[in-house]
Amino acid sequence: MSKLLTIPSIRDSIGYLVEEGFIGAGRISEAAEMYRGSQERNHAPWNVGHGIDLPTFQFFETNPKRMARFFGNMENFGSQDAYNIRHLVEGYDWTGLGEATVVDVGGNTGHVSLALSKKAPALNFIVQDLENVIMDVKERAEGQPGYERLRFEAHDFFSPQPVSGAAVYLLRFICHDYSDKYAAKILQGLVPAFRQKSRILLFDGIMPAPGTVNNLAERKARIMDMEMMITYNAVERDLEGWKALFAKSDKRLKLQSITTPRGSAHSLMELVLDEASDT
Ligand SMILES: C[S@@+](CC[C@H](N)C(=O)[O-])C[C@H]1O[C@@H](n2cnc3c(N)ncnc32)[C@H](O)[C@@H]1O
Repeated sequence: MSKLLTIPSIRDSIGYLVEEGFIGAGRISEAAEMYRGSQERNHAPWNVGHGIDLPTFQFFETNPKRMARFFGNMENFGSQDAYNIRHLVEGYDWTGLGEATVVDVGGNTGHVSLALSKKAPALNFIVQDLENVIMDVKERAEGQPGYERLRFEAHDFFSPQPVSGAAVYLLRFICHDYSDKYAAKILQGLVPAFRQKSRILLFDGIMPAPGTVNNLAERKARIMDMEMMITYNAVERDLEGWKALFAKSDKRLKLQSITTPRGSAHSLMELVLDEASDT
């Protein structure tokens, strides 16, 4: 164990789990009583445990060390096969998009876009994230090989999408961090930017019905669900939950396809705008 702790991303994961998650985990009942039925981002057990009134990500933005630890945790997560980005790279016909733009919404360091750009050299990528994240990432990416086709842009995904007409608005590991109220805001911000052939690609977990997958996969999915509830007052959705979110966001959003790459904890959900259903 002490050897593992010398690996920075593992140290970050353990620190994140113990010092962020565990402190909220002991306050679940209290939060449920205080904020019964609330969808607010700052009504999580994490807020009660830490005595912090800001939503978790907003707090991390003011605290670079804890933000960096969260990112290290994400990096460690990605090293598990079920969360490896190869599932996304290989799970969609990226080259079939031709010369087009992909907007990586909440794209963090751009690591997903970077992997996709190697697979589909004709695509251009715009990686959006919070201002502080983008400032830091830009500095580190400058001059690094492979980053030429990535443009970094500060954008708050709760406001309208500034890039219109992209072929793909990609959201990997984003909507599960939010209750329906806020996840719908994110999707609603994207729809006005749609042009012909635009689509949203969500890469997120679809909660399996109890007993329908092997024990390990089920345990992982339910732990993730608990983590979303404790730290973000959010939820892992089953298919019905996702469909309800899409309908709440915009009646014209049509779930065109769902793909679950073999061995992946995430599924790819492709959403297009069905103008015919504008009621
Ligand atoms: C769970 S991480 C996912 C990162 C990336 N998509 C991936 O798959 O590795 C969530 C990301 O959303 C970003 N984020 C949080 N709130 C945001 C906001 N309001 N606008 C834009 N990005 C935000 C975080 O900084 C973080 O990079």
